[in-house]
Amino acid sequence: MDTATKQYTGMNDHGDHIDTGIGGKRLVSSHTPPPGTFTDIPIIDLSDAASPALESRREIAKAIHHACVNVGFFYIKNHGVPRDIIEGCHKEAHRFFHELSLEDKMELDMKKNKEFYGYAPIQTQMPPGASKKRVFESVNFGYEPTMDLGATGTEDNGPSFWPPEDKLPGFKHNIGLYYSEVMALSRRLLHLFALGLDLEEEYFDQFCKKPGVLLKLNHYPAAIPESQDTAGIHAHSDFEGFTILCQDEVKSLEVLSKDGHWIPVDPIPGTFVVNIGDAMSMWTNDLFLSTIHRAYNKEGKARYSIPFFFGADYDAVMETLPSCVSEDRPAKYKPITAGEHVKMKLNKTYPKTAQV
Ligand SMILES: O=C(O)CCC(=O)C(=O)O
Ligand SMILES: [Fe+2]
Repeated sequence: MDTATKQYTGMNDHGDHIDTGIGGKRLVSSHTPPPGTFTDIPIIDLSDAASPALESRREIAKAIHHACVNVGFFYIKNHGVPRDIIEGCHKEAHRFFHELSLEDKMELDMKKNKEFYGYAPIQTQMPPGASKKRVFESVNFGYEPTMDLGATGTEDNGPSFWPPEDKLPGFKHNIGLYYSEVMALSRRLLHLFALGLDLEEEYFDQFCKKPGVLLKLNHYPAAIPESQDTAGIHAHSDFEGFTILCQDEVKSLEVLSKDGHWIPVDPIPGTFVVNIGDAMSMWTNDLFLSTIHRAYNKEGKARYSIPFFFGADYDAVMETLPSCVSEDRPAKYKPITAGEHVKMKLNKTYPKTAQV
C-alpha cells in the first residue's frame, strides 16, 4: 500500500464514539469537516513565560487557557529546553530500544515494579483479559528529586528500573538532563495554568512537592515481525494533569476535535506538544479538555516519541478549583487524591496479569 494513503487499521477505536478516561463520551464523525471548521492546533510562544512583567506572563497564560478550553492541545515554542539535550534524549531512546536485547529489556519488566515504572514490550498475541494488544514498546521512569531543580525534599515515589550502567553507559545521565529540563518547564507551565485560571500564580506549587511524574520513551517500529499489525497507540486520553510530548520528525499523532474529527498534530521543529490529561480536566470541572489522541504508522517508518506526564503529589487531594465552579456549573467530580486517580487508571491500563 502507498504509505501516503495508508489507512488507519491498527486499533478498534473507529466506532461512532470513544469513551473518555473519566466517564464521558466523545463523538467520532464519519463526515469530512465542513469548511471553516477549526483544524489547527495553536502554537504558543513561551519566550516571555518568565518575564518580570506580569502583563506579559498574563498574555501567555490567556493563550494557554484558550487552548486548554477549546482544544486541549497546543504546541509550545521557545520553551527553553536546549536542543542538544533534546537530541541527547532521543539518542538514548534509540540506544535503549536497539542496543539492549529483548532479554536485557525484560530485566526491567514493568510487571515487576510496584509503581508501573519499567519496560513494556510489543504484544503480537492478545494477552488473556486484555481488550487491546500493545503494538509499541515503551519504558517509564518515575520522579527523582535529583532531576528536579524545584525539589523541596529528597524522596522519590518508588525506585525506577534503570538499565545497568555497563549495559548502556551514560544513559541515565543523558535522560536525567532532559528530565530536569522538562520538570522545570512543567513548573513554569503550572504557573501559567494558574494565572489563566485566575488563581495565584504559585497556587499549584503546594500540590507538586513530590509530583507523580513519568518520563516515557515510546518506540513504534516500522513493521512488527510475524504480524499483520501496524505499530501505534490506540485512542486514549492521558491520566495525569498534563503531558509535554517530544516527537521525532515522523508524522503520526492525531487528536479528536470537539466536533469529532481527527486532526493531525504533525511534528514542528523546535516545538513540544502539550496536552491536558484527565486529572486536570477533573480539577477544572471539565473546563480544560483532556483530549482523546492516537498515533499510528501513517508513514510506514519507525517512530520515537517521548511523553512527560506531569501529575500532582500522590497524596494531594484534587478538589474542584474555586474558579471553575459556579451556580450554572456545579462541581462534577468528588475530591480524590491524585494518587488514587492515577493508580486506578494505571491498574486498568497495565494489569499485572495482562499488559495492554
Ligand atoms: O507517540 C505519540 O505521539 C503519543 C504517545 C501517547 O499518547 C502516550 O504515550 O500516551
Ligand atoms: Fe497519550
